[in-house]
Amino acid sequence: MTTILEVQNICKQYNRKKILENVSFSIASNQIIALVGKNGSGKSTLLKMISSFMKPDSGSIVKHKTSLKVGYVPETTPSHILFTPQEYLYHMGCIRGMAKKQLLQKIEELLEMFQLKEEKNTRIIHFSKGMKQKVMIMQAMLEETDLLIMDEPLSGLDAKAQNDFEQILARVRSKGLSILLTCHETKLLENLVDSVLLIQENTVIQIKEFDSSPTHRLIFEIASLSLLDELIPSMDIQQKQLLVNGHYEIVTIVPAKDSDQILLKLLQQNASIKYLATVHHKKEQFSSHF
Ligand SMILES: Nc1ncnc2c1ncn2[C@@H]1O[C@H](COP(=O)(O)OP(=O)(O)OP(=O)(O)O)[C@@H](O)[C@H]1O
Repeated sequence: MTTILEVQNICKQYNRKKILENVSFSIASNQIIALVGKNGSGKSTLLKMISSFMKPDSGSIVKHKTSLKVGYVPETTPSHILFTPQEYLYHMGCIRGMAKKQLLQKIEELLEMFQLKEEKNTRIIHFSKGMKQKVMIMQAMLEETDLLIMDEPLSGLDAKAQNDFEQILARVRSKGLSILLTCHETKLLENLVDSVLLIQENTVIQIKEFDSSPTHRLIFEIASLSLLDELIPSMDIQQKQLLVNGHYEIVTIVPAKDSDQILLKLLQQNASIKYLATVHHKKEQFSSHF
């Protein structure tokens, strides 16, 4: 994973009221990140700064490539858009100075991707909330986009629209984009999100990071901890227990791709393997948090 954007020590106040203080984190390519926190904790403020609609009082937002393109999807959709999606997107593209041919081609691509081809001539005013939201995401993706910022994209969506939205997010990520969104619905988090950032006491802490690569839980018994020195860098040791026989029982998580090599080395150190199974990351880790 490559870092595409870094938030470095950002501070922000409104009327001398401290909202964010020394906020730092990074966004990697092809990741969905959820930003959570209480009402009024500063989520929208942070999204606006990353989208360059607002400046921090201090600190910086560093883009790791100069051409990094951030698309912003607002929380509310204008309620009375008299255009069809085709007309609206064309209009938005023209405002941004896109070439006509390229714009029309992109609109076709997006209508296909968001399954709105049949409705391309229906006025947006007649759309459901979920469909309006699709159009808002499409406008943010008109130009080549690396990072999509979405403020409360699930608010007001019914269960079916939420489910459709999950599929849209997965489709957007499969095109190589990263997504930073604010949300309250843990159901969505559980299914899709790679990383969760929490705003608490004016700062941001990372409460979960999911490595999508498969891992194994491995439990083994070994005579001495010093025999593990060479293996420790490739292990996430979760528990060590001294047994009555003077040996240690170790519970660890290891990358699945390294399992065979680790097992071989453990057997060479006369370790006894007690358990090995695949870890189903997302559900397992989330259940302990939400
Ligand atoms: N332009 C502004 N001027 C003064 N205060 C503001 C301004 N914008 C936001 N605030 C205040 O800053 C705090 C953070 O607001 P923000 O909208 O970023 O929070 P949030 O976490 O997105 O909230 P919510 O979950 O309710 O949408 C709130 O107390 C809000 O009232």
